[in-house]
Amino acid sequence: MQRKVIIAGGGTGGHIFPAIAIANALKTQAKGDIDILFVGAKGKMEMEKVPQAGYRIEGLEIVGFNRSNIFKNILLPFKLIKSLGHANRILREFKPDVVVGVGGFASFPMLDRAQRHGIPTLIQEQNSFAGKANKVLSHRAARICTGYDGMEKFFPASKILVTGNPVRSSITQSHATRHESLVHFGLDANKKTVFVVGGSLGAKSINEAIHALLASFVEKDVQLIWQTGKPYFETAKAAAAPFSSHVKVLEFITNMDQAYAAADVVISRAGALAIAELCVVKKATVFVPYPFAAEDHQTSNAMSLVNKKAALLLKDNEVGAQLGTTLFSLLQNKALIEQLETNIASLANPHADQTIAEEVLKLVR
Ligand SMILES: CC(=O)N[C@H]1[C@@H](OP(=O)(O)OP(=O)(O)OC[C@H]2O[C@@H](n3ccc(=O)[nH]c3=O)[C@H](O)[C@@H]2O)O[C@H](CO)[C@@H](O)[C@@H]1O
Repeated sequence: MQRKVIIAGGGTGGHIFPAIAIANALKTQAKGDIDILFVGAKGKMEMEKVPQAGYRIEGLEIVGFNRSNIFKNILLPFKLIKSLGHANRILREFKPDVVVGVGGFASFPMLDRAQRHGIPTLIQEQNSFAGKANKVLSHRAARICTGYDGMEKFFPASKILVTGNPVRSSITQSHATRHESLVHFGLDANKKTVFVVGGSLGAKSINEAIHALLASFVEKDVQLIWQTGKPYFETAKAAAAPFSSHVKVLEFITNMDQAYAAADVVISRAGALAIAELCVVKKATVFVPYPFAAEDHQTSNAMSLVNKKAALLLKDNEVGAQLGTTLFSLLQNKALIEQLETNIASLANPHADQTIAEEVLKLVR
């Protein structure tokens, strides 16, 4: 009998790409005999990225709580009620055996309704600090697969399985070489290269710090692959034009495996998936956690590596003044790069997608 699974959530790449990794692993394990429906939030990134990965998606009309402008939350209760109704309709029509929540807007209404209808739910929590919605949902969830250990602080201990975060197979099974990837980006295969990535949406403070350092990259003969996110892309492109021999600017990178393969050193936000991927690809990294993520969870994510000497960290408010020194001295320090590479590699969980898929299939009655 064909199994039916809903995967709900999204909002940013850090929720969408683990969801796609789980879906792909489910398809492999069920040998194609599975029907998967994604549920996301209308207007968010998943409505584009999920169909690109070959899956169907339904969009709920749901928005997140706006922390910066409290008055923008007036419509929130109405949208929540509407999305709960929509979630009920999806359950009635699709009749899933299991509902998986990956966090982000659509996850809460979909899992809440599934739990009320007695449908088993599995939560995949990416961060080392649990969000409020997942804490509420955890009491009635059947299983909680976590990216980090120590999550008993937030969830019922008996339901937790520490799996690590599921990384897309295009990264875990990549054959991209450094040489071929540098050529792909139009760069010189003999020069040191830095990859800067500000998470799926880009990072303002990192972009501004890099912008100020552009001439230094040429001076030091170091190449740069600069992922800017949408808002900063045009500014960055114009600023980098005089340095185009050394600097490549991209708004969003689809083949992340090539960007990782090209890099000697990475500068990155500390989103949970960026971290999981950097462990798999074994890169010496300077993390700049986004300080306004809920409960400052990016700092907590990054510190779990820094404490194991597996990465360096710069605070967001230090990045403008210190990024240049930290980066260019790291590039000169071969021993430190090797130590960071060895230590970060030991934290990789390249089979998390398969382990989570097994857990999902166990819940099918
Ligand atoms: C601001 C904020 O609250 N961000 C959260 C969001 O981040 P965000 O979505 O930015 O973070 P992650 O770093 O976890 O994931 C980014 C994902 O997008 C992919 N990618 C990124 C850039 C690009 O050009 N191309 C590309 O494919 C990466 O390979 C990765 O798979 O979700 C994460 C997982 O819950 C959280 O840890 C982050 O704190």
